[in-house]
Amino acid sequence: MGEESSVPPSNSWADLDDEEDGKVEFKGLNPTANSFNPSSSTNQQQKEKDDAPVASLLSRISGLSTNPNSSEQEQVSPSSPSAPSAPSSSTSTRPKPNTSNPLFGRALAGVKTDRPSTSSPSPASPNASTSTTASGSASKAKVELIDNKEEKKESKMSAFDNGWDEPPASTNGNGFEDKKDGVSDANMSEGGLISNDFQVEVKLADLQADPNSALYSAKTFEALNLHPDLMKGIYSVGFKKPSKIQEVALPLLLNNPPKNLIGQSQSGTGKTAAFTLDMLSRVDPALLTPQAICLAPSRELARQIQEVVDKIGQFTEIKTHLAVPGSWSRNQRIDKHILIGTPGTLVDMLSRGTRIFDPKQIRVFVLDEADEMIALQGLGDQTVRIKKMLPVGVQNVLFSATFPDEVQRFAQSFAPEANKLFLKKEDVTVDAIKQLYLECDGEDSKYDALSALYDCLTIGQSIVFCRTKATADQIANRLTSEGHSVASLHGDKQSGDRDEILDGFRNGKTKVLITTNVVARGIDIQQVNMVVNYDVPDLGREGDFRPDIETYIHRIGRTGRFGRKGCSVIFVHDDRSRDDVNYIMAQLGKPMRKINAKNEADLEQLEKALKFALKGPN
Ligand SMILES: Nc1ncnc2c1ncn2[C@@H]1O[C@H](COP(=O)(O)OP(=O)(O)OP(=O)(O)O)[C@@H](O)[C@H]1O
Repeated sequence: MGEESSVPPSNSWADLDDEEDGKVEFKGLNPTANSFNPSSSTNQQQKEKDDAPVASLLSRISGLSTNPNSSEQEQVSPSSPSAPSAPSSSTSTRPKPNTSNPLFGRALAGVKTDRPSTSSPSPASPNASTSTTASGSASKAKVELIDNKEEKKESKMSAFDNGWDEPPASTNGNGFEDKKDGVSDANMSEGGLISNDFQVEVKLADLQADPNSALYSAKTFEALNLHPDLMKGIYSVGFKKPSKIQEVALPLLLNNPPKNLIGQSQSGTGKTAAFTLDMLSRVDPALLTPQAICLAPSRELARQIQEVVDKIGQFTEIKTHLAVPGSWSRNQRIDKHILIGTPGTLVDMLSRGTRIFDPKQIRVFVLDEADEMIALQGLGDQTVRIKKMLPVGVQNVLFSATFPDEVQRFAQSFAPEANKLFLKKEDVTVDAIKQLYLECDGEDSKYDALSALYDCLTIGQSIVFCRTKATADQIANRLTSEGHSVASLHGDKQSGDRDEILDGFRNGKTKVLITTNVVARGIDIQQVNMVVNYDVPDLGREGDFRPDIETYIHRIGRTGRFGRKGCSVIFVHDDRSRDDVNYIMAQLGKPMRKINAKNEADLEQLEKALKFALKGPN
């Protein structure tokens, strides 16, 4: 405690490199990383088409809804959580969410309907607190819940030309607003993308430190004093300036002595590059052994992270090893600097003592999708086992777009005395992702609706999320037998096939991916402009099948990446799923617009919206 305020974010190679005979001696990407001394740390006592003819769409989708009232809805105030539902006609065996549960009520009470606009960082309150908000303007959240009583109301899709039910804010024709909700041109990032319009609450571990200090914000990559070879890497991937989370997280991550960090930022805002630059700055290339471990919940995400680290580090001597099933032969010694993988494989490696690598050499331990990686059920046990084998002074770095309250608490004991960057609840989802729900008459008509939407799905690229592997396969097989081109991906596929399927989708060979939660998190494919929640994500038996808000946020976050627009559609087919969608809306404080599959105007708007999204920033 106390050291950050007096230690400037020295960082790196500039101070370290000794130029001798015109030669730069490469000792490591961060000076103090080389003098790493685990026992010196005080913070470690404890221990992620084109024009699709709407007419044909309509003809294929017609007959979808047999409910005479299905195109209608009633507006219910979010402050009426217990708005009466019609008696459930659902045949689902899942228990209904308990809307009288205090959690439900609390969430609704927490929904903000009006937030003050703050287009610049809030001023420091001298000596008062080390918690502050880093920039962003507020958006208004108005939630119209779906009413199972189905009282009549006109369809709400608008006739604005961009399909987003909002007047185009700019006349520049690029599909991105110049000004909206107080966001000024100054907030536009280069290339015309919408800037990250959200607030990050910064809580520094050092209670005396001033989070508004310039030391804790880097408006340029140059200001970070990164090694020139890393700067070359950053430029080569086309990054011009740090994103909001990078701006705030990087100075904290690179500061010395290393401090733990728990960082939350919306999907698609650049968390990967933040921890990548930290790892690349802290390993010593001369030491041929793993010095940083990055864990992710899926092989697909681990592969993607490895690609990012390799690209940004391409001008350095630093090498990476992918630690996922099939990428390592037993007893093979690892002499690469950074290990990126899934927990099972890491546990396997570490269970062989120091024969594979010496865990005591690890300086940085990164958990991407950290809330999932430390969750009590699932991967948490393995992650904790790995952490216990690492040296006391390791820098723990936890990133995710979501940190539910209970996981936040555990995260703080996992990464003690961490600097923390948290989002306000209403800022967790990306505003540029338009959230819709589609009324279907029953479980069976969901497939008909999806099939009818196929042309829309292929305007750009789409991911369809299902609850089970079996559903994903069934849908994919049916669509394929009807002549549509889709791929399915889930955990029962062979590793090699999984890699091939995702690569095919990534390079645009496949336009529609039918999948499970295996790619719900982290996967970054910028062309994805539509996400379909064929099934409402739920918490499974252990969670009483309640809607899984975090998974919903991550699923829809596969679109609308880094300022792009996107669209998500969730299928609603019975009272239960209507309740679930109401719950999601209430929790997120964000409205979802209804699409009536039988309403031509709605479908036209959806199509327009998707085409508009596809135009991208240009
Ligand atoms: N500073 C930057 N300038 C331009 N593009 C960037 C910058 N930082 C990241 N990106 C791009 O933004 C996209 C999203 O980044 P990334 O995958 O790291 O998001 P994320 O925050 O980890 O999302 P998720 O929560 O879904 O995992 C990537 O395509 C990445 O290349």
